[in-house]
Amino acid sequence: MTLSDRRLLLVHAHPDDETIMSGATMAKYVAEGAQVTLITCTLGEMGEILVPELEHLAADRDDALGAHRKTELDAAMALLGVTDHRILGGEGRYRDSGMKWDDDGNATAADEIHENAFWHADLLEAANHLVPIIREERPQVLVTYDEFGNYGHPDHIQAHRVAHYAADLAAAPSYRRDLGEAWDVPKIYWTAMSKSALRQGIKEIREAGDLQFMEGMDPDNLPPFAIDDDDLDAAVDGSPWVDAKMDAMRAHATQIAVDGPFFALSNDVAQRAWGTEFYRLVKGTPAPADGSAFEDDLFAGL
Ligand SMILES: CC(=O)N[C@H]1[C@@H](O[C@@H]2[C@H](O)[C@H](O)[C@@H](O)[C@H](O)[C@H]2O)O[C@H](CO)[C@@H](O)[C@@H]1O
Ligand SMILES: [Zn+2]
Repeated sequence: MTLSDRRLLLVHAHPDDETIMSGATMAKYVAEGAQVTLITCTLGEMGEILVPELEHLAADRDDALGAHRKTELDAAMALLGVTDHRILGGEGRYRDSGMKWDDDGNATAADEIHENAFWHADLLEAANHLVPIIREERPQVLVTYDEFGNYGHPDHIQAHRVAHYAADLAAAPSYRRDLGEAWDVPKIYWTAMSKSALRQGIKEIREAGDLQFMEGMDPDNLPPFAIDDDDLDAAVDGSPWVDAKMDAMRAHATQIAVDGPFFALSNDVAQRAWGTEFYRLVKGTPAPADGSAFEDDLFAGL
């Protein structure tokens, strides 16, 4: 397979997730000539807003944050070189479901959820928006979240379910022939935050001193999205594109604040942004790089 034959499909929940979890990966593969397609399931209408002069856009005021975050997504993708990015079912089809934090520090469903929220989506209907894209683009690699949505956000969990359901349906030759010729995605990965990288980031945050954010997480009590290295399968070194990733994070200005190599969401918890991004292989045959426990390329072995 030549570099330009490679086709990567990513399914994310809100504008900004793609950059946080896979920004350098996307920039790397675009730069190497691969076709990169991003599907974002909602417009992030329920997000908090870090930019004071944009607070009027909030859901409980003008309810215009979704349209604004689409412009942030457009800007971020331009900075990463991603030209094919689509909203699942079209803009406004599935609304950001909102969230709240539970007592264990996990995101969970909000008490009140809009009737058009992605969390209430019919899985088959939502998957049928993705099946023709999979059959049309015929990606060798699909990236989405784990079964917990990485940290429990209902839209992330739903994106995981829709992505896997659609991949299964797209592979069935007799399923909905009107949605295109069947395509069985050879490799599927879940995005992952490396526990060791998170710990190294906290060390650097503490050494950096007076950041504009709170100090980072507790290295001895990391959140559930920190994955043991033994459970990681791929480490994609996107270091040459980390500056583009940081610029793309800045483009998501209502959601992400950036200070040097560090960033924070509206919870003000500092995190180190890395050029190397980690993944768990959940379908396909692992092909670790020579002498490494990790694949260094999501298309390895194909
Ligand atoms: C990264 C991500 O998935 N962001 C979501 C998330 O935003 C978080 C939420 O507002 C939470 O209350 C804050 O403490 C946290 O800092 C935010 O990252 O949920 C939003 C609402 O569903 C969503 O719009 C945003 O993209
Ligand atoms: Zn999200």
